[in-house]
Amino acid sequence: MTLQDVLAVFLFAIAIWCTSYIRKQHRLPPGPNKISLFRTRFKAPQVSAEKPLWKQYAELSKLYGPVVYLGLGKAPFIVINSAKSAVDLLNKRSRIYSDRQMTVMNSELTHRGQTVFLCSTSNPRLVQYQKMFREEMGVNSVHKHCKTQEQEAKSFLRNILNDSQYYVQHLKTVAGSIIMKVTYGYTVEPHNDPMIQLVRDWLATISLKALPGYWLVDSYPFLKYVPPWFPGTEFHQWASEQNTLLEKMISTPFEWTRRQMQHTDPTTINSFVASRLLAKPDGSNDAYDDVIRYGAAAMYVGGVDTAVSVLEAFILAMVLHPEVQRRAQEEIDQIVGPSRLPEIKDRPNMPYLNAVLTEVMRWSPIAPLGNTHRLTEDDVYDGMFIPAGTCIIPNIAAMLHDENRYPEPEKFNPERFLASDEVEPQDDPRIFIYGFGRRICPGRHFAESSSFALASGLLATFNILKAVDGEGNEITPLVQYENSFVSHPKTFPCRFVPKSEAAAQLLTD
Ligand code: HEM
Repeated sequence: MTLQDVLAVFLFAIAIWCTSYIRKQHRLPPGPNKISLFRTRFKAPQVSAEKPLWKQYAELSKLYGPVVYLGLGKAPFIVINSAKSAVDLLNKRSRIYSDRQMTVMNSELTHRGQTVFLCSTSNPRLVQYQKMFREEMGVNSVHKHCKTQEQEAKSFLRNILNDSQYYVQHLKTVAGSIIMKVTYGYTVEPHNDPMIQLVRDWLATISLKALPGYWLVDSYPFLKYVPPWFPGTEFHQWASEQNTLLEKMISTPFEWTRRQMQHTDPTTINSFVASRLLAKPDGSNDAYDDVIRYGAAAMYVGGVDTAVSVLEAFILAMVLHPEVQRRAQEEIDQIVGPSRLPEIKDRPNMPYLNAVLTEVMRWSPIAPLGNTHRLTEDDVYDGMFIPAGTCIIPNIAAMLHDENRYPEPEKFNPERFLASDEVEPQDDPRIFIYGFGRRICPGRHFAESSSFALASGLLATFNILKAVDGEGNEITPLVQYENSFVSHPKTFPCRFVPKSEAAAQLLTD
């Protein structure tokens, strides 16, 4: 044995000793001994139908503090319920808190691990995705999409004018149209669009079965070698369906754009996929196309449901708070005047409408539990030991309803974000709404301008009112949400009445 070998063994022993010393000195974060809240079939927390999961997690915080440990099997989970802890860990220590949980199902049996949302920090592709998104939707480039967002918003308003009963359907159509146009240059068909259907088919499979740890094979990896014909191996079938649907969703619109580029002057096709393909370096291989294909699909998956959720919550807030609606309409009338629709460039001149949209996203959290992060190295925080491999669930909704930060959190009150002589505005919730650290939502600037285009257009042209029943009584909607990953208010009826002849005329021009 050389001196170098001895030194290596010595350093290794010291490293082991240090780790076990740290473990002994610091305890794991506090948490319930037995998890009765969740059906722990394997190790992932499950969604309870009765109460939103974020509220259940927030209640745990009253007992255990802001960082709660859930000993749910081999991969421990912690839930972070306070903004301070989320910023301390997920933002300030982002280098080690930004991975995703790599399960056998995601990384070996399906290609889900290649999608942007589940891509590991150790996969070099993540950096390529992030660069691509920065170039396409970063703060300096996002304005190139404004025209598309405004045009599609106008079609949406026309649909509302013609048939407002199905406003949720119109919201889904416009959210899909904006993203498909920007991403692929593709114009969505008003009904039963085949490309949209492909995404819906795939999204329909994102149920509990997609949660890390749902399948036994995630806990016992050797099961992956059991042949598919063997009883009890439904996971093989699920994996194969996933791969088929994912491949169709990712490739079909991508190939459509590629075909368009062969038939048209490619430089006139103004879309994310076309511009990436045009910029393709000579000699690059299929891996380059793959980054574009998966990146493009992530724009749809990340951008459509969230946009629908914001607008549904906005409409609900307007129905419930006519005085807020009136004030925002007055601001729009003053800045824009009667002869045109609002444009995204008007946004900085409309502080009240901006405060309304900010409050919508605080009051009705869009992605209540964000996306789960994973810690890659042992860490100590506030005297607590957090082992490498821990999965971290940021309870964004709890942060947005923290009464110390946002007094009377259930109250819809845009004033909280407006400065006055007496009071400072409350914290901008965008520091948590879009997630954290290296994994912060790359579509956030795009989302802001889409929401503004749709919301300002609605208020410029319509009064959004309570529905009335057969006897002429107004129906006041309840503030209730579907219990899903992207949160949606439960569908409620309402009326969209054109503000004036002139306002309706703006939509027919
Ligand atoms: C109001 C609208 C939106 C909200 C509230 C929202 C929220 C979020 C949140 C909470 C995350 C998880 C971040 C984390 O892991 O910490 C996320 C990730 C992501 N979002 Fe958004 N998002 C919105 C709109 C969009 C749009 C319009 C796009 C694309 C056009 C988009 C694309 C993505 C992508 C690709 C990721 C994955 C990032 C990664 O894992 O590295 N999102 N978003």
